[in-house]
Amino acid sequence: MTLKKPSVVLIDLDGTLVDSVPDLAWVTDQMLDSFNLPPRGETKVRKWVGNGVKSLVKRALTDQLDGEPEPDLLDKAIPVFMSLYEQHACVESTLYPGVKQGLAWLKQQRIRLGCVTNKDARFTLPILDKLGIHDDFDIVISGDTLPRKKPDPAPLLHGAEFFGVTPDKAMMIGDSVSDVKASRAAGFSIVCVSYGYNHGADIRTMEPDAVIDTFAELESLF
Ligand SMILES: O=C(O)COP(=O)(O)O
Ligand SMILES: [Mg+2]
Repeated sequence: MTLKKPSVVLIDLDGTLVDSVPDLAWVTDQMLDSFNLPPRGETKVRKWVGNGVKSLVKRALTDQLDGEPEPDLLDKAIPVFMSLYEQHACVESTLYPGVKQGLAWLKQQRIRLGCVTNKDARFTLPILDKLGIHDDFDIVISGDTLPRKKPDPAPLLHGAEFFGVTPDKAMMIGDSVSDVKASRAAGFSIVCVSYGYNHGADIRTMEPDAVIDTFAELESLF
């Protein structure tokens, strides 16, 4: 399948650029342990990532995707998670295979790049730095940059405005239903990676414009 070449590409972080689950699962289980709750492990955490820290902590405390913990417990657990994750945001996290190559190719095509994640800036920036890809992005829009996160289109529209392009010239690359919904609502095209998190469901069911198995495949898309 070929797509119209965009002027701007905004790229999701967790499950798209970075396999962040090993660190998120470690932090989640340490946080649970401090409240005498049992560990949930990587397989469950992999299904719970993608809607920001508050959602992940709620899911971990209740052991359910749409669980609502006691408000008091949640209020105590969030700062514990934050402080653990601040110290342990990028110990085992890695770039997915092909990411470096794909970013280099996009830049060679003179496409401007931004990163759009639901992760708070205090975690996003050190991870991008440590993995050596911060300088590839002209703008980083984190989960707390604006009042609303993905699936709201606001972060994507903010990115398009920053680059001075209309949404029809912009593309998002992501891994989850939130990325597809935000892109559709913003009028961006959307390419998804097949290997990401997406709460354990196949992203093809959301009918993105294209699905790639690695960033190296971007070269054959447009
Ligand atoms: O859930 C998060 O904290 C971030 O997830 P995202 O990078 O896939 O938007
Ligand atoms: Mg993601």
